[in-house]
Amino acid sequence: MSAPSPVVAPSILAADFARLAEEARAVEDAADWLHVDVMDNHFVPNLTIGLPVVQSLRAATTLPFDVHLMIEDPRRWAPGYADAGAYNVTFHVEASDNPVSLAKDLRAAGAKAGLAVDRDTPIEPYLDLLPSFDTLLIMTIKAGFGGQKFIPAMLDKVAAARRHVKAGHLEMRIEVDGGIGEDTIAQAAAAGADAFVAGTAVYGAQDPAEAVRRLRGIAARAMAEP
Ligand SMILES: O=C(CO)[C@@H](O)[C@H](O)COP(=O)(O)O
Ligand SMILES: [Fe+2]
Repeated sequence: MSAPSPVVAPSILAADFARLAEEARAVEDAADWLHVDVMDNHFVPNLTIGLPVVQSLRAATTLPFDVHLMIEDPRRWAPGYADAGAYNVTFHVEASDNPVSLAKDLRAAGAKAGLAVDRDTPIEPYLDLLPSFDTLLIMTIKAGFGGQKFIPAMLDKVAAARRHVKAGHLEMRIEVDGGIGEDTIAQAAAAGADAFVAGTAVYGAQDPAEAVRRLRGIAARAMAEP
């Protein structure tokens, strides 16, 4: 069976927030998803955008939204993002007391459900939850800020998740987020990731669309290797 094609999701955290619509459209023809980081200054010590901005931005681009909620009390807010038309809504396992129930609600609201695992959280206790989810987001930095350095040790979690997904014949994406660029994406793909968030590497580039294409090319080659 041939390897699935990689998903590349530029993170608008690294874009110009005064021109979000334009910045989203700049990658529209090249990207698979648009990654939207929602932070509440409680779960992480940073504050970004919330539901009203996501609702407005939804009308500005055709790209599927990959919403990454770095917030406390995701049960209160996550379904609103599904109702706003997000393709995938990811919340953190560290912030949720009943992740499976929230995943069900997100799916019922028409979105894919994503589970995120931060830098200091082991993956093993949560592997059995994966059948309830469509995406697993493994942080390759500490959640909260863009522009941080990729942590190679996180790839052990990616590999463990990939083994579990393979053994269970689960249909889901394993996504990595943080410090992904031309120098790190191949390692992440080789470890078993098949969806790649990139903020600085895309919006810090002269030509963001070209940066996305290059990242996808590198990931696809690494994923195709036996
Ligand atoms: O969730 C986060 C940060 O917490 C990310 O999505 C960052 O936006 C990734 O940015 P880069 O590390 O690619 O600059
Ligand atoms: Fe993110």
